[in-house]
Amino acid sequence: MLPKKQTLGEFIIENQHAFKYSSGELSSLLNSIRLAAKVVNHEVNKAGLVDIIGAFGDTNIQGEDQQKLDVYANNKFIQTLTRRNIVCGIASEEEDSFISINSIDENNQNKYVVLIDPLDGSSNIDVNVSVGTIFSIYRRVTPTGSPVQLKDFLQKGSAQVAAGYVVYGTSTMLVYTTGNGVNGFTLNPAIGTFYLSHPNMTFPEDGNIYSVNEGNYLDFPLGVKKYIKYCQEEEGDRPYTSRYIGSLVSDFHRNMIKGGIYMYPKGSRNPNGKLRLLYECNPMAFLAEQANGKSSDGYTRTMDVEPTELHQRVPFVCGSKNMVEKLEAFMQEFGE
Ligand SMILES: O=P(O)(O)OC[C@H]1O[C@](O)(COP(=O)(O)O)[C@@H](O)[C@@H]1O
Repeated sequence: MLPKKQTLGEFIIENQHAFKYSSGELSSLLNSIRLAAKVVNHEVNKAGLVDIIGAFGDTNIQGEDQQKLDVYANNKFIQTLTRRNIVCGIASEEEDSFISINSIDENNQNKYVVLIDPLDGSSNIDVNVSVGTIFSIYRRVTPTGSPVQLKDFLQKGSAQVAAGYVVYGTSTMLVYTTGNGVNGFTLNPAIGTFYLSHPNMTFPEDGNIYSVNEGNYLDFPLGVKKYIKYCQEEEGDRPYTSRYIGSLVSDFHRNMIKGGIYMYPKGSRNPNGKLRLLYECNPMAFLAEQANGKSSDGYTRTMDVEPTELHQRVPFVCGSKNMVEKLEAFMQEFGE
């Protein structure tokens, strides 16, 4: 007996009236991301059985060793979006520069550009720990029909029209927002359909989970060190619990459901932090704010940061509002 839950396809159509701009195009785009997610999910689930584990043997522009699954996921998302002729440009964490679809189809009249982190949590691929895909969608700022330009991608996070992630975990979920709240859909692998399982997801204002790679502790700004000590003190509802999966999507997802804070501060090894503003921080910040959470670099709202480069990194804090504000207060008081 099929569950009476709404499918993702139905939900996208039913809610397209709420989109700020024309709807059909964005609906088709979200549906294509849904399709690519299912294709990638299929490979992720049998990663140990097919030759898709381990290094690909190449490095990306960030100087990181690309994993085979990074490259596979990157190709699948780009192919799916390009073949369906629904975007005018794509930027990916795994691609040196952006892809202008007009260079492939000069009559391309599409209005949206997509930025993706095709496989987030790469260090967890080989050890069967949950990984994810992150996407962010903007309306282009240059004239429709002309080749996209860098400025179509270097937009502040506050200009996003949609953002989301796929988490390939104990179950596969697609979670997204178009600026009208956050909804989560679980894939029924038996029939390959996403169903609405988590409507109106919100961050509890407070939580008791903190997620940070404490291996870098000595490197952290003093404000962050003081906040981590605060989390560990025996007082009131503290100490909080330390949970760090090492996949942003999975740590974010858990913290959104249970209440918590994720931090990737800057440090001597990552003077600007590790996470990419355009592919990781802005989409997660949009989701966080739409789910009553908060996100910043410790001082400035993530979505107010002016992007200057395609692959720029920023310090990133995200999660339950009161926890992020507490950390920001420590940053104000103790600084770097
Ligand atoms: O291993 P570290 O330095 O703690 O970094 C882990 C963080 O880096 C990430 O893996 C991002 O990098 P990738 O997109 O290359 O996987 C996040 O998902 C995760 O939170």
